[in-house]
Amino acid sequence: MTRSRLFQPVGIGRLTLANRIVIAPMCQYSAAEGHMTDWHLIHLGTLALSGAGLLTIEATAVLPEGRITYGDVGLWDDGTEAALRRVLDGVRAWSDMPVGIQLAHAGRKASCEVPWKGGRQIAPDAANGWQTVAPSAVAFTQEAHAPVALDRAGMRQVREAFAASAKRAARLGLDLVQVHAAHGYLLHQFLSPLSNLRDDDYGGSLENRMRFPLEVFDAVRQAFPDRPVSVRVSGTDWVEGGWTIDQTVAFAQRLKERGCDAVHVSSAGLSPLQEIPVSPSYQVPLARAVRQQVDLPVVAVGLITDFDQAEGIVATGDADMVGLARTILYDPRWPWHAAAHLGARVKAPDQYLRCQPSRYRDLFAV
Ligand SMILES: Cc1cc2nc3c(=O)[nH]c(=O)nc-3n(C[C@H](O)[C@H](O)[C@H](O)COP(=O)(O)O)c2cc1C
Repeated sequence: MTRSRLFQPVGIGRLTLANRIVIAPMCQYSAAEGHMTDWHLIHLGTLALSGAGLLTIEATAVLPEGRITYGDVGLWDDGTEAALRRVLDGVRAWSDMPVGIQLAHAGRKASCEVPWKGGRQIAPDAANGWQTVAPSAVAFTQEAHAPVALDRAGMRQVREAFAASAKRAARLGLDLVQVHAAHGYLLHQFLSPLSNLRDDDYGGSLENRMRFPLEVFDAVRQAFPDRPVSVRVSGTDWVEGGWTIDQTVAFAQRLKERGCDAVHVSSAGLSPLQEIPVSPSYQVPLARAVRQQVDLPVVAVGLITDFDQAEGIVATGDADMVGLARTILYDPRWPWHAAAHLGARVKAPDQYLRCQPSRYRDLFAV
């Protein structure tokens, strides 16, 4: 029996993960009008054989205008649901890894070209561009779109869209829904005093800025009743006068009271003025602060690349789980290699078990 904490099971609500390695959501910008494509089958299928404890599907737009780019995945109608089902059926036929989905709305950071073309926003009057929305008519940068401030009817539409997508996620049998309230997208725009300048019940005090994200959470929680709902938060804006870790802790506490099952602590994305001290584990202190003050399972993420580093994060209690993004793109067998390094075992597909040379068999839980 391994002493590795990383390879011990962990609970998120009623869901039990076989280990504490979580695959973070990663946009692939490869959807066609919101529909998943064969790329998603190959990409998610590869990750579903990795031995991680949970696979999280990329930021999935709840409305077409909530997409970052034209190539974002959506879950807003029967067609996008059917495309997602086709991919999920393929993945689930060969893997029993739990699969979650991140539901998102990009707000003022929507309507962009694909990142490898520079990520510039596409003007509403150009082909494939659309009008963006936000809590206030405050652009991300001087060159960026001028968003329209959401009125109450617009906010209701967004909230109902989150709920409708969550209902579709339940129908698809997804194991977890993650609400995207990080990285400067719409819900984070409501949270941060830098992007939320409203003078109604939804702006000003912390209580008011949290109101809409919490209402969206409640709607998702209600639409996805039997399985876990988590929230991804930015632990700081890394800018003077922006969203802070203390506010993140207060938000996480409120989420817990409303039935949230886990918090995934990332950071930034709200302001172009951010100064981020990027280094290995640089966001772990944010996760630790939430975990120490709020009784919820916490995921830490960001430049976690090394097996002992990951083991240390969960063994010391800084976080309950580690999230991997670029790390697992680079090495989709990272959990296997971590298990070998830490003297633990991972689940491998029967097909690989049957044909592995015997020296590898000991690695796998049969
Ligand atoms: C290609 C790519 C796409 C991403 N897409 C998303 C996304 O859809 N939703 C999200 O919350 N974060 C997204 N992220 C951020 C990652 O989930 C993660 O927080 C970040 O990359 C840090 O982890 P890493 O150092 O292991 O890459 C993305 C990152 C990459 C590299």
